[in-house]
Amino acid sequence: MNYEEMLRRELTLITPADEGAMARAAVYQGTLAKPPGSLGELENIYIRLCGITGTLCPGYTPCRIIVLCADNGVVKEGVSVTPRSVTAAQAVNMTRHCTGMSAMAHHFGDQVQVVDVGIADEYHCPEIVNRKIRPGTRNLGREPAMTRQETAQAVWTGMELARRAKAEGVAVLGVGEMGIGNTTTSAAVLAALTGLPVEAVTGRGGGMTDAGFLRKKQVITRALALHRPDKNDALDVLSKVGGLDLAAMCGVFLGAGRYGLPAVIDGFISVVAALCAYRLCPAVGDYLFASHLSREVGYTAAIEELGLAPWLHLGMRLGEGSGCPIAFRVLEAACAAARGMATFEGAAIDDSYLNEIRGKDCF
Ligand SMILES: Cc1cc2ncn([C@H]3O[C@H](COP(=O)(O)O)[C@@H](O)[C@H]3O)c2cc1C
Ligand SMILES: O=C(O)c1cccnc1
Repeated sequence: MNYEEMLRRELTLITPADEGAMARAAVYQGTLAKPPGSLGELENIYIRLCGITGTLCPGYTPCRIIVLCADNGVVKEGVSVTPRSVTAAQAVNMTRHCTGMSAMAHHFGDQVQVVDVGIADEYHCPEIVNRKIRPGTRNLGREPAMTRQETAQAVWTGMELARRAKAEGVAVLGVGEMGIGNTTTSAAVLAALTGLPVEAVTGRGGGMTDAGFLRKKQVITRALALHRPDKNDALDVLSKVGGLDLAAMCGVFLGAGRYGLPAVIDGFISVVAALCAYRLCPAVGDYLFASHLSREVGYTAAIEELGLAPWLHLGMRLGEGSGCPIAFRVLEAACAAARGMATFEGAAIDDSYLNEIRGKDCF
């Protein structure tokens, strides 16, 4: 199968959000009994959800976090203090609701789908969905992480997971990951896509000594010089300095656009995957929602490239999809307010007093 050809065909089918539905939603927001714009970002969220779903009554449940798990060959370069085995261990733990993300998701009743797209170590856990493309990537410090075909297959796999979510009645997606070494791949991909200096986009990930941090930046710098990824070709960038987790996450975001589902971005790795999706198909930007501001250096540059701003400033830097269960509640709040509030008319409030200030800088 030529995954890239299949992928390219799907990308042509992704359309921007419905402008008409968004215009109607904005008018409706204006009729609600509140000072115009006083629900701030919640109003914009509701309007965008209407544009994605083409209705003034968008669904917000069930929510599903798709967690793409894979190992990264670059850990051989000593870019993470954490041993590779933690990828498999945490993936299993996610199915038992005892990681940061999965404990919150379980508490709130959100679905968690843990998917193996490239875990290197053995494990036994039937709850993990097996979509392994290969057991970990090659060491990008020495050779391209993946072939182009493997990369396209991983992206395709992510799109398929989004398609399945839609078919199973999921209303909102979250995109998480588990993959030791993936803050290195994410920083490399972000530097390649934006041309920003490695220094500006590389953080300490899951924790790193000063010496290890220096080595991490050197490995990324060397890999970019060695492979010369084409910044205008996100598949090239992902295949040379990315990972199976990143590529499959990118595919889930693309699938959200393709199948009309809102998709919540988590932290640093998730936002870099979203940026790859956006570069492959800018229309997908309409389907993306930021959740929290990751403390990992580089997050801000990536979210700004997407033209989004994170809602929550909680000092988090965990990954896994941990921002998603919290962000789902924000989406729900936006819908609840729009659905439940009375209009000026229904609340018996004459809104003609607003004529004096409407459209002016009075708020
Ligand atoms: C126990 C543990 C749980 C985690 N859950 C997410 N990550 C996070 O850390 C990893 C990336 O960091 P680096 O690039 O430094 O390896 C990813 O798996 C990410 O999800 C974790 C990391 C650890 C150690
Ligand atoms: O923001 C993230 O996603 C993140 C940051 C550090 C380590 N792992 C993940």
